[in-house]
Amino acid sequence: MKIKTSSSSSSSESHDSCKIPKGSSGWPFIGETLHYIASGCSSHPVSFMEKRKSLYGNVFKSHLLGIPIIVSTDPDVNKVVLQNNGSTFIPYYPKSITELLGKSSILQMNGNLQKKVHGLIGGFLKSSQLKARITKEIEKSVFLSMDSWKDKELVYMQEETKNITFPVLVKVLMGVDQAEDLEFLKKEFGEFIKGLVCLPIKLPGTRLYKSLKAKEKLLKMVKRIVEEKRLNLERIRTQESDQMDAVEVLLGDTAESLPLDFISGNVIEMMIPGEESVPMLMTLAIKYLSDCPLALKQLLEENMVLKRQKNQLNEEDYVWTDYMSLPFTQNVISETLRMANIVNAVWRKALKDVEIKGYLVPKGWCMLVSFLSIHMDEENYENPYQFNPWRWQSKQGHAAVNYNSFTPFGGGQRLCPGVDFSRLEVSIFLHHFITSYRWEAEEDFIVNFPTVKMKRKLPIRVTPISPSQLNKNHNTHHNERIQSL
Ligand code: HEM
Repeated sequence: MKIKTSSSSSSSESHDSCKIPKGSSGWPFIGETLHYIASGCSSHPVSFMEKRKSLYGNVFKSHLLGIPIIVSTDPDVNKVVLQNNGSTFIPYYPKSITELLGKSSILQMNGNLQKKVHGLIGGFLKSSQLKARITKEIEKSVFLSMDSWKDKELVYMQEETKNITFPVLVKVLMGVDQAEDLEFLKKEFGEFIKGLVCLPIKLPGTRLYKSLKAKEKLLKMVKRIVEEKRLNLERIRTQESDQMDAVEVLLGDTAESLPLDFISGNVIEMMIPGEESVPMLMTLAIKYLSDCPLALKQLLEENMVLKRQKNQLNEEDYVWTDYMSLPFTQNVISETLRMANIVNAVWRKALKDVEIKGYLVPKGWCMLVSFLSIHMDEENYENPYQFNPWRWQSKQGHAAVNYNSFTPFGGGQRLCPGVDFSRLEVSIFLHHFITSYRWEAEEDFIVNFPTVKMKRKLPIRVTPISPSQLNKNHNTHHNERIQSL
């Protein structure tokens, strides 16, 4: 699809034959913000979008968080916005977030530097060397967490999954594995991210102030780590790439040396997309599986085949490709990402007047590129509110014909560099969790505002599965399958 751009500011509501999409600007000043928040807090978070889609079409005008905005729930329009990053659209974040991110954070920088850092980090996170090495770290973290459940009456999934992913993330980003350093990073990072959604007031005692102070402490520690690594630059440049962490990848780039502050700040900021997203994906997968016994049964079958193979061959050692080659497991992950994802939209700002699919986006306006409303639209997915991992089995189900209709990791130049890494982490967790435990989930609900969370952190009661039970399960499933043929 083509877009037309013009760098002159559009003062009128029309641009040739193109018009700003229809919609409402709501109340003076607050616009439609309260409706938007109310819908996010409800059990039907796309109701804000659905109501306006039925009145104005898939792309509409609104006024949110104090700014005029164009909301897109159209897969083609979203694709154009995501693919025209840099010269036409740039990321836009609320003020509290821009205060917390450095100006040169990968999340908000643009141009060649963003491409360079994205390329280095993406290449590193996607490399098979990293996946091979990190598989052991992830397994270790999963076992460590599961060991701590023995005496717990209730296991809070949303917390436990963070205990699993955080040590892996800091190991990958900066090679930290000392318990003391890990504790410090966890505590200060927890304080830091609390300020991502808050009032943009920087006075002592305010949330934003406390978060900025936590970032200062984090920066001090990360700078020390980066400095130490820089002293060993020669060794880093000659070391096997499978031993590197993200700091070393950025330091080792020979084309141009990146400043120390830049690397330290970026490593902290990369913890933001990495920290909450994967544990939430694990938690949500457990929530949906708890509510869908048929899917759990098939998932267990698939994972038991792998577990038995490993046991029979006396091959306790799994490799990353073992986990990633389980098709139904990947379908469960895709379906979870479709139904609820911590990143349910991205925000962009137009640098010039842009025409897309007959709609005008005036220079300076923001765009809310909604993913969730596309993932939950029956035009794209049959029975969208049903957790149905089988829909991904058929070619047609895969990305619902139109690849633009499935964008949990974004797209274009800013496509999440952590895609494979996240899927690997979740696959390892699911494999060991479901083949080691039966569980009963207590009642809980997904809350969508300000970010996706479980209202009660998803408490579950776990019972270890004995090896004899596993074989019994296998035989029962096997017999049921034969009967159903
Ligand atoms: C379930 C897990 C994850 C989801 C759903 C997710 C989603 C996303 C999305 C939608 C974007 C695009 C943002 C935009 O276009 O403005 C993004 C960017 C990014 N993600 Fe992820 N992410 C996940 C895990 C991770 C992990 C584990 C890491 C790192 C270890 C990571 C690192 C990044 C970085 C650095 C960017 C910025 C890329 C750029 O702007 O060039 N993500 N992620």
